[in-house]
Amino acid sequence: MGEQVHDGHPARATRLGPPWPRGAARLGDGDVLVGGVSLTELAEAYGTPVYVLDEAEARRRAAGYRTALPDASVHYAAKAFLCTSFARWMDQEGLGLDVCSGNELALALAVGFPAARIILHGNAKTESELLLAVKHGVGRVVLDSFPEIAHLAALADPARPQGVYVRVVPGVAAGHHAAVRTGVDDQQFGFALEDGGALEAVERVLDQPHLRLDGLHCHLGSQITDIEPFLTAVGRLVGLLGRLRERRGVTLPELDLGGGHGIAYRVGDAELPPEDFAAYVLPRLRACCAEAGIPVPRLVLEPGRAIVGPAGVAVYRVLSVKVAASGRRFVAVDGGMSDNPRPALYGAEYSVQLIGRRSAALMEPARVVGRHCEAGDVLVPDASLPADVRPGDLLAVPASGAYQLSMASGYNLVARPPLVGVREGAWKVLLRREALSDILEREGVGAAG
Ligand SMILES: Cc1ncc(COP(=O)(O)O)c(C=O)c1O
Ligand SMILES: N[C@@H](CCCC[NH3+])C(=O)O
Repeated sequence: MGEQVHDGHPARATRLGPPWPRGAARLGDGDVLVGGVSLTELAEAYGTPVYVLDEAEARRRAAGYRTALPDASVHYAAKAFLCTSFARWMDQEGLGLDVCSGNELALALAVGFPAARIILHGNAKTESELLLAVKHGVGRVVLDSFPEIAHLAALADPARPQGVYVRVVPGVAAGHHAAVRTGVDDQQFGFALEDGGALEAVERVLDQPHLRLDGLHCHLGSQITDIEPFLTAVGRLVGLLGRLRERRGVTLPELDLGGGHGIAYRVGDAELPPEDFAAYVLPRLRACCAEAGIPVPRLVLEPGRAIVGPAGVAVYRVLSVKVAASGRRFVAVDGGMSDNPRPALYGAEYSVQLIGRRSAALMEPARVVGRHCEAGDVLVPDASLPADVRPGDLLAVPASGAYQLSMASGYNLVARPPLVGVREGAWKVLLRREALSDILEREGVGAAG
């Protein structure tokens, strides 16, 4: 781990609230500390763009779920971001893991993540992914199609029935963009309640002796800031549990409501904290179960963004500033849609700050754009930055921990950025920057010079 004693001006330090990680502070010289480490120093040491991950913030958020919901089973959704260190942190915090590919599963197993606490998802799992899950004793496989029920049953070990959930589409629309709303019909995930598909799937699973049906699952969508859709989903899923009890006399012990809990990307944005699940979802679950005359299943949750999103900060360097004929000021940085495709994909909104120096200039509108060869490579369309922002300046984007590095691409062969973990004034490179040799190696070609 690198270490640092920062000699800024603590007396003039200002605490930064959400969307920054807890404890982040702006020093008198304009530098920002995250996890007690200077972002400017990390940018100097590792180049830009550089992603910074505050370990304490991620652990605090994971632990927050356990405290708010001590009887629930909480599985971190690895799709939001995964590396071996992060898998270890989640294990140490007592969370399970939700994975949705063979490689996510293999990475978790490689660091000894207990297979029994892993849930495998996917609307199109390969045979080798199912086999890997069965072989290592993955706790639950979430069944997503009729052929998969028979397929997994055939692969399962007769001596050790495979735990499964059936993914149900409850007909609830929620989430920040149509592309992430999976709780409604006419998308590729799960079995609909509406046309009886979910009931049929459950019946088929119950007829498979090598599968053990542990519960129902649903995932409504992502970046949901309102608890109401979850309450509606609880009512509908408990309705199905009640019918199952009547028809087949079965009682399912678990109910997985997926993830999707929203976070703040800008000052003042709403969040959906775990305390809201304790305050509203648990009582609704109890009430619905009482009405249906069934025992209350254990609540299972799969938050991804809400754990890792606020723990990440992206730091870029300004490469050019230009005023277009339209009069708009474009501030171009050395990253863009290759490390953060969310604005281009979903119109996602972020905040951005000049760091590393103080500016007395007036704040003026600016469009922060990336370096890729398309006009849609916009990171923050309507930012406000000092009028004197210039090439060489550093810009920081908080709330960058989720669905950025995990969705990063190699567009324009721009190397994927490094990730530096910070904690209590010390830091460690968790992922190094992608090198040209990594790119050439895939072709079996050595790097020149
Ligand atoms: C099945 C499932 N579970 C959990 C998640 C995690 O979602 P989020 O990161 O929004 O909490 C997702 C992605 O939205 C998902 O598809
Ligand atoms: N990538 C999406 C979230 C997808 C969630 C996966 N089910 C986003 O950034 O909002």
